[in-house]
Amino acid sequence: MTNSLFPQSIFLASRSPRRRELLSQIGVQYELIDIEIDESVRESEKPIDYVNRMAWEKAQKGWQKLTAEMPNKVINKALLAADTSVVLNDKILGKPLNLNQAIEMLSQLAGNSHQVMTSVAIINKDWIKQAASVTKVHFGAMTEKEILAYCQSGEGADKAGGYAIQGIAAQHIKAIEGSYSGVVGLPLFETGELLKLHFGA
Ligand SMILES: Cc1cn([C@H]2C[C@H](O)[C@@H](COP(=O)(O)OP(=O)(O)OP(=O)(O)O)O2)c(=O)[nH]c1=O
Repeated sequence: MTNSLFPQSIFLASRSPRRRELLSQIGVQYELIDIEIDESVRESEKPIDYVNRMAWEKAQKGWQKLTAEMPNKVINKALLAADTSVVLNDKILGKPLNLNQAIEMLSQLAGNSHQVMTSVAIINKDWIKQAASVTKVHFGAMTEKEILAYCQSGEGADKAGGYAIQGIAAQHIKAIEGSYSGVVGLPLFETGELLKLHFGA
């Protein structure tokens, strides 16, 4: 379904299949652009500053690539990028690199509350703007058996914090306060607001 508020396609600088699905959900047509950035956290950088910087850098890098490769095509276009971090007690939990890390992460999240921060940035020829969404996620208590079973499913392997609310992990999530789409990787309210600014809708 297309959204008449957003009549032209945008560029999406993301390898995340979740972000593609979420953008399609609100009827935005997109073309993909592949970029690579250094995702290391700076010393004493706050999690919210980190996600904002990452989304900003992804957007800028994507725009640089577009303008270098196809200068005529970008005139009236916008490019969107986003970044998601799972934050427990002010500490960023990245993507688990192996089963042990996944178990360690989920053991910290189980029976606890944490935040999911997602920043979305949109850039066009005139401006770059961004918005962040912070959602509190409450996990129910989990037995060792449940933690192992979940981690062995492999579902959380490429996800911040090692879980996917849109998947099996939902079984262990008691409540959230904030944006569901933000937890999955693209807060659709904030995204819509930024897209309206670009399209003058
Ligand atoms: C917490 C959580 C994260 N995630 C995903 C969203 C993001 O894809 C990923 C966080 O990693 P990101 O580094 O934000 O994104 P990415 O590397 O997957 O994609 P790209 O940078 O190319 O846009 O975790 C879920 O799918 N479900 C969840 O419940």
